[in-house]
Amino acid sequence: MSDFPFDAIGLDLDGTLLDTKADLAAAVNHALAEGGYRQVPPEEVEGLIGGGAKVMLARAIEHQGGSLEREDFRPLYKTLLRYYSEHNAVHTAPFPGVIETLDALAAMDVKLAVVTNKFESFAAEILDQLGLANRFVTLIGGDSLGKDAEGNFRAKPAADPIHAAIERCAATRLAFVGDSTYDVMAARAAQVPVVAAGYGYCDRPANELGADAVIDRFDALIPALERLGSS
Ligand SMILES: O=C(O)COP(=O)(O)O
Ligand SMILES: [Mg+2]
Repeated sequence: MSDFPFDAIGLDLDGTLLDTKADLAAAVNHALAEGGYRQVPPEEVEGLIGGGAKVMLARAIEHQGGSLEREDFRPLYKTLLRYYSEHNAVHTAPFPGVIETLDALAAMDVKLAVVTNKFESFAAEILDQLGLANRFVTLIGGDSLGKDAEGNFRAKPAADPIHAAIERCAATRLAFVGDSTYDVMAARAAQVPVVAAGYGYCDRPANELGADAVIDRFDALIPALERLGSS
């Protein structure tokens, strides 16, 4: 029996497990071009990721003072989704240290759950294309749990997807790792320890996200969780 302090880990996808920035940038720029908007360089797209594709496009348009009228926005959003569905694993790859660390966690019988704000179908397809899908007990996407009474997806920053991960992993002690404010808020709302992926697409400096620990490479995750579990 391993003395690792957690029996399950919830993992964010974009900016934590996978470097998806280049493919997301291509998709958002494809939609921006159709709407006559300025292209956004990949370094800037980083700051738009974390709330799902719709939020990413809305932020890109807002940053250039564009209109968010529903009738203008909708076709561009559809263009983005169509483009991304066809080009979602062109440049996308795991961050350094991800495969080795997932192997080490699996060897300790730690259950792994992906909790992303991406649509479940996109996330599933990317994991499948990269040969990673079978490493996870479950995948909870931004649309997996349906909508709340106000019509918002039950996605991060809400606690719901973390609660679902705990349930689906039958976890007694789950920790979460993610790269954005939404990840930390969701983990806090679900009252689970949270590690910030400082190498990811953090929407503010990683040490200001409010996480319990910050890692600058994914392979620092296991020692960080060991320290957290013993504190
Ligand atoms: O695609 C996004 O904006 C968010 O995805 P993530 O929750 O996996 O970071
Ligand atoms: Mg992320």
